[in-house]
Amino acid sequence: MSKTYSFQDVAEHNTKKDLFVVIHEKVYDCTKFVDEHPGGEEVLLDVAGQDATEAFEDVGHSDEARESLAALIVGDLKREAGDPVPQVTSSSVPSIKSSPSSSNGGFGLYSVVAIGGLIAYFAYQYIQANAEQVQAAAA
Ligand code: HEM
Repeated sequence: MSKTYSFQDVAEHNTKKDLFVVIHEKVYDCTKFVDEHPGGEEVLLDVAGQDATEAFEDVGHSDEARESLAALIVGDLKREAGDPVPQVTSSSVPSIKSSPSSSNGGFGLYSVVAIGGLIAYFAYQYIQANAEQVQAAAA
């Protein structure tokens, strides 16, 4: 029977010489693997003693990488209330950004043109008035 770890148990194994991670509710001992990891030791140290599901999935590991997980498994995670929960879907699924409706976009464009036109008109008036003053002074 495989051992069951609480999140607290896993959190204690958070150094390079004793490195556990949680991926999909399973606990893996990566202590011996950390030096062999093709993605480098730094990324594993970043998630040492934590839930690495999101980080693991974000990389898009190959089937081969998933198979090598089997050799590292030490038990199951027993989640308790208050434990952090991985949010795998949030980062792998791009968020749908609402695009401005065509009427809004159109209105925005018209206002820019209208305001630009007004500014140009007043600037022209101002320059004309100045030019008249200069002429009047010169006369
Ligand atoms: C603990 C179990 C893990 C195993 C067994 C594992 C295994 C592997 C393997 C075999 C590769 C080579 C490429 C592939 O086959 O996909 C790889 C690459 C990589 N891994 Fe992991 N990995 C693990 C965890 C992690 C975690 C938690 C992260 C991120 C925090 C990570 C980040 C990376 C990165 C950045 C690469 C390099 C990808 C590239 O250069 O294209 N790995 N890993």
